[in-house]
Amino acid sequence: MTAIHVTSEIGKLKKVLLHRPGRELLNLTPDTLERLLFDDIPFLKVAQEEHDAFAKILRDNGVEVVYLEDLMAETLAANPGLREQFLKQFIDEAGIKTEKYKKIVYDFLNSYDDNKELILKTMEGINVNELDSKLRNIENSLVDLVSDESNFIADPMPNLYFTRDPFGSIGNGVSLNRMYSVTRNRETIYAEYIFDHHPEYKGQVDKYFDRYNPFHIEGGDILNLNDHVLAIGISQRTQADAIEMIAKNLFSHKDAKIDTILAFNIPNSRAFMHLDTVFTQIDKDKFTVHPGIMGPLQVFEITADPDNSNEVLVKEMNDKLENILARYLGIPKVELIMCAGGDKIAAEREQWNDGSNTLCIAPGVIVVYERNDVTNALLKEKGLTVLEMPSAELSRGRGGPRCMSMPLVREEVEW
Ligand SMILES: NC(=O)NCCC[C@H](N)C(=O)O
Repeated sequence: MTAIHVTSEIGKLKKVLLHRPGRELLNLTPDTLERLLFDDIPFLKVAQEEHDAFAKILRDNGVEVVYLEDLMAETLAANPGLREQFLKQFIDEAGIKTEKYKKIVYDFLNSYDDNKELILKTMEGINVNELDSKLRNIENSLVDLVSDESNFIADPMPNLYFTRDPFGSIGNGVSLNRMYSVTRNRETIYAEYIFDHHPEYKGQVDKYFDRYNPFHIEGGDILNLNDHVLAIGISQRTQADAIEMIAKNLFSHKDAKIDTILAFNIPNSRAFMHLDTVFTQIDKDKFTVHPGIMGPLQVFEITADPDNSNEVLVKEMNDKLENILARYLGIPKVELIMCAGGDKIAAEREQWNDGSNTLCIAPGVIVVYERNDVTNALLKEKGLTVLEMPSAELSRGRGGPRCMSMPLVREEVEW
């Protein structure tokens, strides 16, 4: 079996990457919410219970669940020399500038013997008070003290439980993303180390995009329609330039099968931050859609330029969304199911709480937030198997079941 294998949004899910929300959520404060991309402070205990219920639904349905923190701890355990390199990179990317503070933080982190505890600490963030005893003997550094907006010498990474975004599985490879925001860009360091050094992934995973590229792209915008067509959102989080760049990389890669990208230009807003907040596939011929994107949506086809491998051909599709999808999926007809049936207020409310953000674990079988009862009732009426998970606290981070999961292996779909 290949380490990564994802050629659709709906093939039976065999293996998925999650992150159980941890103490990083305790380090959210009203003043940091906006910068750290949260709308409220979740109650950690309940968020963890909800997340465990999500993992249980997946396991009960035959999915192997692996956790980011475990893969990263295994990566360090398998490569004893890597701890130093990782810690130095983590410290640099946390924005710690002076040699003096770098050394203090390095020693503080390196004092964790247990690799998993160390990784969880890097995720949680480091408050300057935790270093107090070590700081007592040195002068404070003006540079680090004035450049810090909070008491954190390393900010927490509260968005880590949205494992969908730092990288995206595509066929047997990944897009290792450069993220839109400073706070989320730090998250991709874990995927970088896992793909480069974890015994199961090292040398097994092609990279079609790299976190050091100049343009930003996030996994919530990347949808595998089939083994040769991707849909990618042009959104608040993903730039058109990044899509052209990944298109050229995919089209010229000897092992990648992708020959067409459909770029979906969606409105740039907080509510619609990624394509998967407004549009997910739930069966071979069915998608959930937020009605709010239907008017402004533009779809572009991107293919290789046969005359120039440094360029791509871009064509706007002037057709109804359902016709475009049916054509590229090679099926007679596609049904779009509107969030909350299209009722304006209910659709806006439920989309805000990720009513369109479903995780499909087999054709016609989806995991959803139970709070979106109008949309869920409609999906059941349409014949879908709807597996509901609790969501009072997790939803405060503005992401749903698709955002909280990164498929590593799916079975092929018989079209
Ligand atoms: N794919 C997704 O839509 N992920 C949700 C990300 C939510 C997170 N608070 C963010 O703003 O990035």
